[in-house]
Amino acid sequence: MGGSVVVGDAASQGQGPGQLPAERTAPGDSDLVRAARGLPVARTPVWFMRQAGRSLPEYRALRAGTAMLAACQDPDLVTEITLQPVRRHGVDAAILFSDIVLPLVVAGVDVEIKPGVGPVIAEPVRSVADVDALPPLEPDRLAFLETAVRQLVSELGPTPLIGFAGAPFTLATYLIEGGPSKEHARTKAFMYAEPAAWARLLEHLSVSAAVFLRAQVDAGASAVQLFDSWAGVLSAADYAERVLPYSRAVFDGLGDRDVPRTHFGVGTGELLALIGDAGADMVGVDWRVPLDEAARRVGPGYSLQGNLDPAVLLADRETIDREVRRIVQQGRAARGHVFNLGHGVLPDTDPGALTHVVELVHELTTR
Ligand SMILES: Cc1c2[nH]c(c1CCC(=O)O)Cc1[nH]c(c(CCC(=O)O)c1C)Cc1[nH]c(c(CCC(=O)O)c1C)Cc1[nH]c(c(CCC(=O)O)c1C)C2
Repeated sequence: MGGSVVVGDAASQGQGPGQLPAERTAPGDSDLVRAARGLPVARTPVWFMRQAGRSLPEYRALRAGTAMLAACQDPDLVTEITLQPVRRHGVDAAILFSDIVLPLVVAGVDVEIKPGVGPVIAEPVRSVADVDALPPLEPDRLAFLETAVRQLVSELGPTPLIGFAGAPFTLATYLIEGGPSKEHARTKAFMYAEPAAWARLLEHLSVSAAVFLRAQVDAGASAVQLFDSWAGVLSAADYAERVLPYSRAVFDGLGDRDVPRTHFGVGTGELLALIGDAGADMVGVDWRVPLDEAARRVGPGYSLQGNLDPAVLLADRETIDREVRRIVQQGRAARGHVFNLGHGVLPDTDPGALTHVVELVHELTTR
């Protein structure tokens, strides 16, 4: 039955529906990790991109008076905010409360996250000299991150913690544009006009992403996700030649660390055959491509994560339930399926809708 099959020996051990087999107490043997590797699971695991923050009132209360990037560097705040959605929704994984620009900030780049806007770079990268002036990320500046991850792993028990980083291309869009953008035209212009500087920039960003991921895994994260959110603006040919090698370098930088690797981007329908090729175990898919079709495009060696349209959570329960059922069904075409949204939780989302989706996915997939 595709990826969502019962653990072979669970029934013979007499466990009831909804119960995890007794021996499954290590995060490294959780349903999330197993599904990402295409191994049998007790039920389809669920988590939500941007589950921490955004729609939770307890998050807004805790964050009041603390700037986003300061919060990301406070181990106790990071721990508490990361745990909030796990407690409230019963999701099958925590994702570290951080941001893709944090490695830049820690390295000393002048970045601010403006409320309602997103990351803004004081001095955008526009030349070879700007690329060469970027400070490297020194691993010894990540002690706060290691403390947060250790605290989290001890609080989370059997629930896995997902570590993450922004992929070189998506980070490059912020550095070059100076902030969020829709078309990423300056980024593409730089990529075409300055191929040598582009290569140096993406190389620099792949090294810092790998440093950032290694710190999280070495402190105890059980899985990693590389967010190349905006890669979907590229043609397959440009992606393959000018971006993919640097994302692959990030995964390669994990060496033999034994954690499953997820690679995600938005609007990547035309890139799906390439995205897994960067060294992923699981490919994250947005809502535009049904998971059975996505399974054909990525090929047999990958699990899939996704792909409920976050906007569906703003609709009525009947619509939500219909879409969840469809995605659970289509996800069976993949060797393993982790239920998620096709992109991050929208700020207006009713937290109750998220809890409901977790319960429904578990109910539909528990054998
Ligand atoms: C809560 C939050 C975050 N980042 C930002 C916020 C809002 C700021 C606030 O609350 O003040 C600014 C913040 N940071 C960013 C944006 C997007 C801006 C844009 O549209 O370009 C915003 C508003 C940049 C960013 N940041 C991130 C991505 C990749 C995922 C995606 O595509 O959504 C990207 C592109 C990753 C990210 N960012 C964050 C997480 C936390 C863990 C989680 O619950 O998932 C993660 C995984 C946390």
